[in-house]
Amino acid sequence: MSSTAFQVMKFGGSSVGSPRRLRQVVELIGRHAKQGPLAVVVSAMGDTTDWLLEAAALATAGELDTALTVVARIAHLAKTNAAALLPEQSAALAARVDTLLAPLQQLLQGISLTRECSPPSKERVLSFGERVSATLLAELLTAAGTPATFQDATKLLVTDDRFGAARVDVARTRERLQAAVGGWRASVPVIPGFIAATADGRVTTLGRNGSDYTAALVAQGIDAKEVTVWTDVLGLHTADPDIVSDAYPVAHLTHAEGLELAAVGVRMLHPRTMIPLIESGISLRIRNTMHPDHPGTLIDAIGSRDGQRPTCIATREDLALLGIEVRKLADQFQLGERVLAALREAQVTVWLSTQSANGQSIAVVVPRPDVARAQASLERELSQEQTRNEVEPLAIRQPVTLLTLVAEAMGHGVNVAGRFFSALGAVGVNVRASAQGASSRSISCVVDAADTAIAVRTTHAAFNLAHQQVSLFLLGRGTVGGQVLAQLRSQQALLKEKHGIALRVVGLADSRRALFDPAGLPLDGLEERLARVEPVDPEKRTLVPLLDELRRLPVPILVDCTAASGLESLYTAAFQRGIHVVGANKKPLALPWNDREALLGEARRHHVAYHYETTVASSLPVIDTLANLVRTGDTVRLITASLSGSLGFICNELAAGVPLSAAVHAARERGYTEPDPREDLSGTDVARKALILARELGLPLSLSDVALEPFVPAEPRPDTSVESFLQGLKALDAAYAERVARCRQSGTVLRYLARIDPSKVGTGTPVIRVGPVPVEVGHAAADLRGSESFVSFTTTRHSDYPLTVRGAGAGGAVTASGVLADILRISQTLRGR
Ligand SMILES: NC(=O)C1=CN([C@@H]2O[C@H](COP(=O)(O)OP(=O)(O)OC[C@H]3O[C@@H](n4cnc5c(N)ncnc54)[C@H](O)[C@@H]3O)[C@@H](O)[C@H]2O)C=CC1
Ligand SMILES: N[C@@H](CC=O)C(=O)O
Repeated sequence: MSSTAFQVMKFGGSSVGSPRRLRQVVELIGRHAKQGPLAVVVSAMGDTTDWLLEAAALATAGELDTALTVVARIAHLAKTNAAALLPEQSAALAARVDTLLAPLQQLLQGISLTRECSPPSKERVLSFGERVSATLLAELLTAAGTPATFQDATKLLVTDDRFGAARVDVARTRERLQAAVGGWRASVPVIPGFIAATADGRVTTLGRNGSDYTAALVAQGIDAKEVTVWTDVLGLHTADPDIVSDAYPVAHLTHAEGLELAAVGVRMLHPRTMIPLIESGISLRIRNTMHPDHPGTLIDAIGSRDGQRPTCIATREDLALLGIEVRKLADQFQLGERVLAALREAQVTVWLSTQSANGQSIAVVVPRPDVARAQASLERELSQEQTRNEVEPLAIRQPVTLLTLVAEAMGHGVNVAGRFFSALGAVGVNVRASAQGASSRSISCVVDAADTAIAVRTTHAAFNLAHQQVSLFLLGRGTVGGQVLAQLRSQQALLKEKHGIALRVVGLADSRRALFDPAGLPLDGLEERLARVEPVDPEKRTLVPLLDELRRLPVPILVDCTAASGLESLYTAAFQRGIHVVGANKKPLALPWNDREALLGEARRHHVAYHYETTVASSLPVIDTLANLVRTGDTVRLITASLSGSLGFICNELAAGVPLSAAVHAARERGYTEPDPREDLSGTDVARKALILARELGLPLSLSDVALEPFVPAEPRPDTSVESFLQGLKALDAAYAERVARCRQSGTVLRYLARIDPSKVGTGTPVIRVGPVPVEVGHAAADLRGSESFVSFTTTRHSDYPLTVRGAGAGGAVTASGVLADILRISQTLRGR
């Protein structure tokens, strides 16, 4: 192609709809016109076409005055836009607009008199929008130093006279364009899009995406090298960005991919536009007027050479799925041919048809507004068979969505269909029908309309994202939950970049409020946002409907950072929905043995994970270590442990001379205690932890089996508030100071320890004991610092030197890191699968 071949640039209504955008367009055209010959196609400004339709309808209803106010609105927009760019010529521009619109007013008067708007009249009404915008743009360009001339599209593009659905006479259009193009090099031609005319000059329009089609026809007619469609997005995206926040612009596509995408519903492209370009080998670019330096999307004969090229996901919505099945032998029936012929005859568009292998049944997807017509035509066609009871009643499912994946040579990849359907299946989307074209370029399926967003997001993630998405519903925003959010904020980007895991918080709840957004909640200010939610009575609320939403998201995980009782029923509901659970909450694991077994059994039955590493000694790897000992066949003979970070800290503070009440206060301040510190002081929290460990050994014990001596007699009581209990602690300060002094004198340190001795099973002696113990120097617990915990496993293999785990055993930050580790464990396991 010659180096002086034309470029064709098309600007849509939004690009010329405001002074700011119009100015950008004028600058952009001026810059490109300097680089080589350029032809411009322009749509009507903003919503002008809709307003013209409104004016026509009003005139037809005899409401001429109101119709003329609509014309005045159109005139005002055009005048304001033009005057903003060329204020010194505003009067002349306004007069120009009035002159251009005067015939429209006459036309509307005529329509109003006859109360009839014939198709040719309607086409004429509609043509005024583009006429005005093209005329003004040519004048603005010229005034800005880029000589430009309005070119009348009705003299260039020739169509037949099917008003409303005119077909272009490509050969005659080309003849006229070839004759005209010679004069276009000195002055940029500005051509109204969307409009054309019959050979004898009656105005016609080109329908939806008409201006893009004009640009393609002009490009073909003048042998242009490229068409650029300027719009307000950065190019054609991998999916609708309104649905998929991770969707991104595709750099390069083949013509065939573009055509396929146009055919399956991508609004930016239309098959009519693609065909002239494909026939003439002209490339198409989609670019953003507001980011003129961004390359956008290029669609040409070559396409991307990248083997890892993205896959585009397109949807066509508001459809119905019709299913027809015969009870006769298929070869006597020719069901498919007859159904498709009947629908063609009834002028019903069939977006997808798929027949069973034996031809016994066919499913077709048609626009929902056409269902009644389709049904009538099929019933007519099959009436005799219906009378003979040879056909099942027509099955109609609506509304449905056609979801299509498009990528060049997709069929050459292994397991594309498998990945497609298993991604949908994993989030519970039911595929109602499917088809893979012979082109191997696309695969389509039909899903219920309600499943559209989840289906698009899921397939987009399965095919386009290098990272795995994980959807978190976090319960609790206190010491631990708050730190989980903080750590997500700081780690999210790194986890995605370095480890390919995108952790998204889709839900956050506290005891009285909940927020949920399947698209993900922005983490900044999330707690404040939750605090603004209207609180509800905890007794009356249920989070189960949110689990129904969660289950439909990639890798759904319920994260329990509460100390609430009774959440086992929510866990069960989660497991039943295929949702994994990560819990820092010990209470569901301290239920009576049979209930705990039932809970874990439910998780196993539904093949989901339940991780709770932080329930014992925060993020220390205690449960995992124990599980590995058991799994590998070792026998645990004894577990001794200091399991309470808060009691460990309090003992250290007491030893340093701090009064008990102040030590408890400090432990609470540092986030070591339970929400109700009496749970720690009474030893109940340690008893729960010891029970969790004993049960990991398979011991069917319950909390009542634990021999418990409290650190402070302090059972939580509903009639005493935490605050008044803490106040009352002062009365114990002296006694505890004395107790610690006695220990010091005897060379011991006070600790609160747990001991699990499986050899005691069946002996009548408690297997689990928890209580305060003065330990001698040299004991593993003697030199614990701050909130440190330790757990020591004496086993058959670790008999001389027990396997010991030691480190910080409480605190929001360490616990949150353990919660995150459990979450990552789930996502990594699933990834490797
Ligand atoms: N703080 C620590 O060092 C450690 C705490 N844990 C466990 O983590 C859990 C949370 O502890 P903290 O964060 O310290 O407690 P916290 O009192 O600071 O926070 C609890 C949060 O749970 C919310 N909540 C209560 N009931 C709820 C419900 N039914 N649904 C949704 N949210 C509810 C509360 O509104 C609050 O936001 C407890 O089970 C605790 O045993 C585990 C290891 C260490
Ligand atoms: N309150 C606990 C922390 C959570 O398990 C402790 O003090 O160890």
